[in-house]
Amino acid sequence: MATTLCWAVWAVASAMVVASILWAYRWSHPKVNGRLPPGSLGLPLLGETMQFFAPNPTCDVSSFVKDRMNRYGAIFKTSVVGRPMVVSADPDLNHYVFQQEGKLFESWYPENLRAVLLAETHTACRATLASWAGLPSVELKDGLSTMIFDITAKKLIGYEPTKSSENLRKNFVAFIRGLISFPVNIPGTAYHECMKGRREAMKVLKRMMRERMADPSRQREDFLDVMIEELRREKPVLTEAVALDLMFVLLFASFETTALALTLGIKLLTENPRVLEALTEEHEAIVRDREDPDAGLTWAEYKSMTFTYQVTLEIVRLANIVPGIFRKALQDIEFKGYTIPAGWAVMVCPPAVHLNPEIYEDPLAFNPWRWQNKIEITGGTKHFMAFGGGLRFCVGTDLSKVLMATFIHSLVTKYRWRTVKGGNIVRTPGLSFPDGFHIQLFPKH
Ligand code: HEM
Repeated sequence: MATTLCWAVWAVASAMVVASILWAYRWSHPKVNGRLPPGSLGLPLLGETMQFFAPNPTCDVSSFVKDRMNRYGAIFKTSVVGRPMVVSADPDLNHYVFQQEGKLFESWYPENLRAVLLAETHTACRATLASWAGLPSVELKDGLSTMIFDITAKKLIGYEPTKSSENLRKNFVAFIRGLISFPVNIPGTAYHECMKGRREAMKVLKRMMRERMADPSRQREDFLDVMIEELRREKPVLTEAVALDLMFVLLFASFETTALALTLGIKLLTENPRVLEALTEEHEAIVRDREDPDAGLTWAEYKSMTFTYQVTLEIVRLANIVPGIFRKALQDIEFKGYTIPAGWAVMVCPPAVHLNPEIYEDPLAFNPWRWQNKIEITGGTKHFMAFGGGLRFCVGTDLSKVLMATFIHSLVTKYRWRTVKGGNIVRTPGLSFPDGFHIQLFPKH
């Protein structure tokens, strides 16, 4: 009896070992109708996730991407958070990926941006800076994140800055932190917090939408009202669920991105006094030429900020706020002799483009003058994809440029500042400031 039991245990154990070996083999040698790009899929399931998230305390391309580019070239395979993936630092493949998709969103703000948003943004920046002046220290990243969330949440859903808007913002922050994580939904994991953040934020949005739907006398005041008008039509182009998703995407995509870029920008200005001097000169000239120095910014003034525009391009080039742009291959794709199998993820890798010394001389230098006399960028190009490219090009590009320019205008014309502490960056691979960036502001006059 004991011998039979031993045999049975041995047989089950052997079967499990064989199955595991087979599974591991299949993992590292997936079936494909063609030739996969070179690279390693790493350990079963875990893949190369640990290496992908390894912290990088610089603005440079992560060693995850750099090492593999050196070893395999600009197109390589890997596996991250349980998904096989092709990473592309190849301009042609990036371009191809961006061209191959359907349109999802349309720009929603242009007229508004000119007439109202510029003035509102300027007022918000001035008020925020005034509230910071006199404080011994302000943590810039969080301060900017709150300010920008309050501006965009007001435009989108009429949200007034209160304690509860802070909670809503935190739900979005939790959502963003868990965007690239193992889909393990147990308390404590980034994925769990991400899902919870989304659920809670959606609850608020849904409640607001229902309340407004039930009030036919409500006038159009913000973007949510525009959506509701559409939903009330006989044949609406979207459903309630799509409208809610769109509100959610717009809210989450708007504030952390710009806040992070601006924080890095102020740090770069602090470290590069020559740039700060040229920037200050541009903005002081604008104020000098005004009849009333305290008047609000005009659109003509904004459009005259040539050097500021170059500074913002240089900030977003170095910030690489979106370190990977993800897509899923819907069918087998042949490219440059490689096959990207259907169902695999493709990660377009903007830092590898923005920090390529063949495209940008001395790529880690903060040198806004490199953009002098270049034609205005209105979409992604093979060499500049901080805001993506193709049909899904960031709809918030202009808004984020307005936000950066108005904040910089209010900052450099009215204040000087000194670093109190922090300012170190870590990329995992998303940019973060682990100890914040604390500054103290001093009014200039
Ligand atoms: C420095 C600031 C910003 C950066 C670096 C940035 C970057 C990007 C990138 C790279 C994409 C393309 C993602 C993809 O192709 O998968 C994108 C898409 C998007 N961005 Fe931004 N963004 C910024 C600010 C904003 C702002 C202020 C808004 C708010 C209106 C916004 C809203 C969106 C939306 C809704 C999409 C999705 C577009 C689509 O899928 O069609 N972004 N952004």
